[in-house]
Amino acid sequence: MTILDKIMDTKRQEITAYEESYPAIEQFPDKPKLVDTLRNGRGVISEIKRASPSKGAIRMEVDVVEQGLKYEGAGAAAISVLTDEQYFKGSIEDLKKVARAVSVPVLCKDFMVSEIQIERAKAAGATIILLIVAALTDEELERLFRYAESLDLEILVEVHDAEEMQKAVALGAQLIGVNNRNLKTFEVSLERTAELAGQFPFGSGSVLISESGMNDTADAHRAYELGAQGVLVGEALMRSEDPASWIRRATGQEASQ
Ligand SMILES: O=C(O)c1ccccc1NCC(=O)[C@H](O)[C@H](O)COP(=O)(O)O
Repeated sequence: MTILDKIMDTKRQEITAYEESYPAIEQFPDKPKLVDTLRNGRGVISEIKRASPSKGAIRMEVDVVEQGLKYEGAGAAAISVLTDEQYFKGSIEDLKKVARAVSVPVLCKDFMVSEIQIERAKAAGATIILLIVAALTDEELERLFRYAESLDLEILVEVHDAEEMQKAVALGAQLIGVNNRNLKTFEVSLERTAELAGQFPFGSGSVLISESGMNDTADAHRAYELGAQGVLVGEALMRSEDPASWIRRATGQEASQ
C-alpha cells in the first residue's frame, strides 16, 4: 500500500465520520423575497422579542410558533426572530420553529460578526439576515454582505446616521433599515427616519424600513408617511393583547380607533 493509498483510506474514514455527525440540511416552507413584498408599501416586519437590554423582560414565556402564526395570519410582511441568548433571551431554536411554521420571510435578528453565523441562520431557515453598519468595519460589512448574497439570503442593512446610510447605499443594499433607537443611549425617536429618508435613493428599487420605537399604530403610519415602505416592530406587538389587530391597523386592513 502506497502512502497515498494510506492517506486516502484515512481520509475516507474521517469523512464518513464527519458525514454521520453533520446535521441534515432541513427543507423549510418556500418564502417570497421581502423586498418584493415591501415594494407594495406598508409592511410590518413583526418581531418575536422575549427581552431586551433597554427594557429587560418583555414576554419571556411566549409560544414562538403561536405568535409567529398570529403575525402571519394578520398579513405580516416578514417575521423577525431575535436569536441572541444572553441579552435578548432568544435562540436559534426559536428561529427554526418559526421558519418551519410560516411561509413569510424570516429574519434572523442577531449581531453578525462571522460567516459561520450566517450559515447557521440559513440552516435554521432564515431568509434574511441583519448587518448593523455601526457594529462592523467597512471590510467586515462588505465581506459579510457579499457572503450572505452568495447564499441567496436577503440582507437588512441597519443604519443610524447619514454616513452609515451612504455606506448602505454604496453596497447596493436592497433592504435598508433606519434604527430609530440609538444603540448607545437607547433613546428612541422617529426623527431618525425623518432625517435619513432625505438621503434614501427612492426609485432605485431598494426599500426603506423604519425600525424600533413604534409605540402604537399612529407611529407606524407616520413612518409610512415619511417614506418607509416597512416598519419593524417588536415590543409593541409582544405586549399587545391582539397583535393581529395591531398589524391590520398598521397596514390599513382595519380602521384605527
Ligand atoms: O431593543 C433594545 O433594547 C436593543 C438594544 C441594543 C441593541 C439592539 C436592540 N434592539 C434590537 C432591535 O433592533 C429591536 O428589537 C427592533 O428594532 C424592534 O424594536 P422595538 O419595536 O422598539 O421593540
